Amino acid sequence: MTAPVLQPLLEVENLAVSFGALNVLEDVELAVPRGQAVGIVGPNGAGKSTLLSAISGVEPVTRGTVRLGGRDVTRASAAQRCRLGVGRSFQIPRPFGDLTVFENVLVGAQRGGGLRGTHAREQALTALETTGMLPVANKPAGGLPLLGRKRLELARALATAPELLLLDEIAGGLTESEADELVGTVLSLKEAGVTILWIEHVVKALVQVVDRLVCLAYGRIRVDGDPHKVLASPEVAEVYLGGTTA
Ligand SMILES: Nc1ncnc2c1ncn2[C@@H]1O[C@H](COP(=O)(O)OP(=O)(O)OP(=O)(O)O)[C@@H](O)[C@H]1O
Repeated sequence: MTAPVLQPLLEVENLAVSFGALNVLEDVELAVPRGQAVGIVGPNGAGKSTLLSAISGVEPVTRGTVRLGGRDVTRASAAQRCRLGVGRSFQIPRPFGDLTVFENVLVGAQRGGGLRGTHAREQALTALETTGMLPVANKPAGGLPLLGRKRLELARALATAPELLLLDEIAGGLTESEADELVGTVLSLKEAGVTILWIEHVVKALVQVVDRLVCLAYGRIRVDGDPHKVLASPEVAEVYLGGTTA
């Protein structure tokens, strides 16, 4: 008897995204099994954030397919995908500065996650607890330092109760100990079974979490596999021209 083949949570097939004449992504193929954490590295402008946008429904695709749990969501809106379990943090956190930290996360639970009443409040509080933001829940979001803004961005994504969490450079600009704190949080999410796709230039943070690393350059996936083997590969050295990986 053959073992059943598990359907990956995320499947990206033959994906292309163009902005006018600029082909940002071409022929991208990526399958992420449930519970796996996958890192994405690549030089500036490689198309990494655009890939997350195509998966989360923020950018329409020019060609190709995005499937979630076997369901074709290529034409689904970002809101629909969010309700199907896709949560996303953005590279530049833009909280509602006049709202409190709790209110910002509640908006994520209500508008993104489609939750109401007590359920939305409970989900928001859980997200704040997971990200260590409960002590500042009633503070205005506008006054948060960078680590606080990054944690809030993560909490807003978690407030939608994602099965697939897309993270865009959450460690950028932080000190090493601050980045380590965020790594601890992301590890706990992975241990809780959340599937993670994480773009990060801070490779040291990434390799503490991911099971697999993908290097994207010039809109195509160049290498995909064991993180340490990928980082040591000639393709990655070539992509980063100087031969360094971070
Ligand atoms: N909405 C858009 N309209 C036009 N061009 C865009 C748009 N979004 C991204 N681009 C362009 O697509 C290319 C890829 O951008 P993207 O942000 O995906 O790269 P990235 O790999 O995430 O880069 P970085 O590491 O610097 O964040 C860049 O040349 C960028 O200027």
